Amino acid sequence: MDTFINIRRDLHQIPELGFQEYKTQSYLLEYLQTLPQERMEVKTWKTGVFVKIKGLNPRKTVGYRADIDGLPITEETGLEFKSVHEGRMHACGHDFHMSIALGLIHHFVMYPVHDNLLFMFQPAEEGPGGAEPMLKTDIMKEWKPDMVVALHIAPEYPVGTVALKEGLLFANTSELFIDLKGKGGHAAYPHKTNDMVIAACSLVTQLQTIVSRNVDPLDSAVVTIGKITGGTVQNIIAEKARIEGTIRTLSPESMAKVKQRLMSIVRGIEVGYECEAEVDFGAMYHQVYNEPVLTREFMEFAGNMGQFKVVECKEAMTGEDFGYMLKEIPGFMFWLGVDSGFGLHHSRLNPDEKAIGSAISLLTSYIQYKCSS
Ligand SMILES: CC(=O)N[C@@H](CCC[C@H](N)C(=O)O)C(=O)O
Repeated sequence: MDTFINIRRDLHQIPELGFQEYKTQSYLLEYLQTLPQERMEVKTWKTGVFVKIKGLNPRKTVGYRADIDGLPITEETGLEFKSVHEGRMHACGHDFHMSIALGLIHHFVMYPVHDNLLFMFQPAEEGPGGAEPMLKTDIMKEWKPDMVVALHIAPEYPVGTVALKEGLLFANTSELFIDLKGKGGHAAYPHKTNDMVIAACSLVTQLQTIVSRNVDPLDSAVVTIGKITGGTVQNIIAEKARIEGTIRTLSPESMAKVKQRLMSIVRGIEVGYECEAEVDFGAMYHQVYNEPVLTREFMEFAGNMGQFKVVECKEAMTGEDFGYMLKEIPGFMFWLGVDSGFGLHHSRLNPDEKAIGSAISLLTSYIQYKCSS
């Protein structure tokens, strides 16, 4: 298993943002070249890679998806194999996801099962979303799997834990970008301006009332503003400000309601601060909804293996464009325990690499079970 830890470390050093995963794609293709080629077909799409392993006597195709992009974070782990790309980090475990998928490919090209396997190395999970366009490709139409599986690392669980549930696992998401334009001017003449720093501060505060006052307390939603920019220097009243965030809900219907309320608040800001506001909802991800029968079967299978603790978890407000794959193809996603003191999207995330071997062994057994009988 050292091979796949080393692969993870190599990939960890070269994180790239969505649809810019050129070095990552080359690395994956180079590794695939080292494997026996007889049963394997490889195709690329943008910066992603499809790998089909032909079964011995195929009746169906089992799909496995790994996302491949990194985040715009400056790594602070101090690891000897830390990112060599300034301001970029694999802080969401996609380096783990890829090395686990390569571990499975390595096994199944040598020990093929009855059915076909399709591995999808998907770009741009963190944004703007690669799953939905990948599903629309001719390659996908030709090789479309009958079921699909993916995992996501979970820093809060110990190694050896898998956590999932039937039905809704991850939220619906929508990015949020709001540009405000007013009238700037001299800091000493506020009465002659419409200050967009003030408008932005007021807007951010008012947006917090959507969750506290407009969403049913028994439902759940998140409106997070992760970035505010505005103005030029300390003694000029800002003509422009920009707010960037994300919305999370537990149903597509709640998403529509949250957006409707948000638009009313924005219109109020335009009137109140005599400015113009432009709202862009960016990329949206469909919820991750685990097909109940396959999910239950996997939970029992993993539990029966003996070395895994299976936790029936609650749904999370994280988003995943794997939700689009599950909308079209039955399957499930699960959390893989990696035991890190720092969470996802943190500059010190340091997952335990023992989880790589344990995931490869779990999924090898599960795929054998699904594809050999
Ligand atoms: C697992 C995970 O952390 N996924 C991301 C997906 C981001 C979607 C999009 N860019 C957004 O921010 O809405 C997450 O932040 O949950």
